[in-house]
Amino acid sequence: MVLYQLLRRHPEVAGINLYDHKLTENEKLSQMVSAFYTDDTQVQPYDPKTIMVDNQMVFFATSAGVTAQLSQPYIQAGFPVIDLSGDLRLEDASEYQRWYHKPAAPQLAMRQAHYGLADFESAVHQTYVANPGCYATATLLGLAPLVQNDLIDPGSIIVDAKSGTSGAGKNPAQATHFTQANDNLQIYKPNQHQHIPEIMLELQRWNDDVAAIQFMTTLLPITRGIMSTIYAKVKPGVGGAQIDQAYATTYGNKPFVHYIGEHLPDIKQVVGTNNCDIGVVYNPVTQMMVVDSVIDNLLKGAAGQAVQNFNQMFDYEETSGLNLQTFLP
Ligand SMILES: NC(=O)C1=CN([C@@H]2O[C@H](COP(=O)(O)OP(=O)(O)OC[C@H]3O[C@@H](n4cnc5c(N)ncnc54)[C@H](OP(=O)(O)O)[C@@H]3O)[C@@H](O)[C@H]2O)C=CC1
Ligand SMILES: CC(=O)N[C@@H](CCC(=O)OP(=O)(O)O)C(=O)O
Repeated sequence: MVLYQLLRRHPEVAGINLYDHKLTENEKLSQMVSAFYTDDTQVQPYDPKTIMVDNQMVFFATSAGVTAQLSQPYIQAGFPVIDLSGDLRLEDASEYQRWYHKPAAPQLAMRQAHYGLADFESAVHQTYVANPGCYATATLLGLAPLVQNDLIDPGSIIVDAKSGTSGAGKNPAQATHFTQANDNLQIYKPNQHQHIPEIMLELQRWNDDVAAIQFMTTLLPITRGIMSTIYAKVKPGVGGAQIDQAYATTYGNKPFVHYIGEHLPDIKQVVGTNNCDIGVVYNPVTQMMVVDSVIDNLLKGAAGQAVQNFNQMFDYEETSGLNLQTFLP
């Protein structure tokens, strides 16, 4: 829904076709999703041949395990795909099975896909883009200047990441039931979160001294937003000014990542936007860094970053269709 809303207003998008795997014949979007009650678009049954004839590219916003099964015809035909799921973010089929507990895509498909962390890995000239996970996006953007510039002890990274309930998707579950989620905080998937391996792959592309991270996830009683709070020990001789300089230089020219120094951002300031706001505090007593990285999980963490990748893929202005405003108050 969020991706469709963005694409409807995208200046370069002339038309959008919607497909649903459960349909056997066309159905009006207005009858399927009440929020689109004035939208006469016909949702069509899923069919890869029709999709490749009627469109110039396809986005998949499907549950884990789906594109692992459905990706082949597109890859074989060289037809452009942006996949919002985790199915092609990893390089190794056995790693996927270990973390997602589902059958993996063919190994070749996993190797061919481009990991689309859009602010660092441009999707220009790519045909199959694996859009990063929401926690992975907030965490990697928070860590990039430290890891790329070798400023921290690579064995000391601790990530305490928190998400609103929309991250859990549309199907109700016990943890996201109102009476359980409201007025509550719930740690989940300790040391088992499926975003750990994609974070590790990217960190090691930047700096192969990073062997592991401590990563925890907590469900917040809010609808949208992620805060990734990151702790790490700085290397001997590295001070606050050097850290500040690394963030300012890395993000100075990136339209969606805002480094705001010691002013630690809150979640609400990015909800509704494709921004990642990052604040950093250094404690000279403990030589520990605290990084606070916030995103809207449905935008920068999913649909917004997918549109950013789409813009790179087709050589459109990077910010096209993404001039969004924070939801206030
Ligand atoms: N929510 C978030 O914060 C984030 C989401 N993502 C990714 O974004 C995408 C959308 O997320 P979200 O809306 O939360 O996910 P949901 O779980 O709410 O929706 C998943 C969709 O996949 C469809 N689907 C399930 N099985 C199949 C199948 N076999 N063939 C085709 N379609 C299928 C479902 O349709 P039906 O219900 O009719 O079966 C449903 O519409 C996913 O790829 C997710 O991994 C990424 C980062 C963050
Ligand atoms: C709150 C919540 O449950 N968040 C989800 C976010 C992951 C997601 O959306 O899916 P991908 O793995 O495709 O990125 C989770 O922690 O599993």
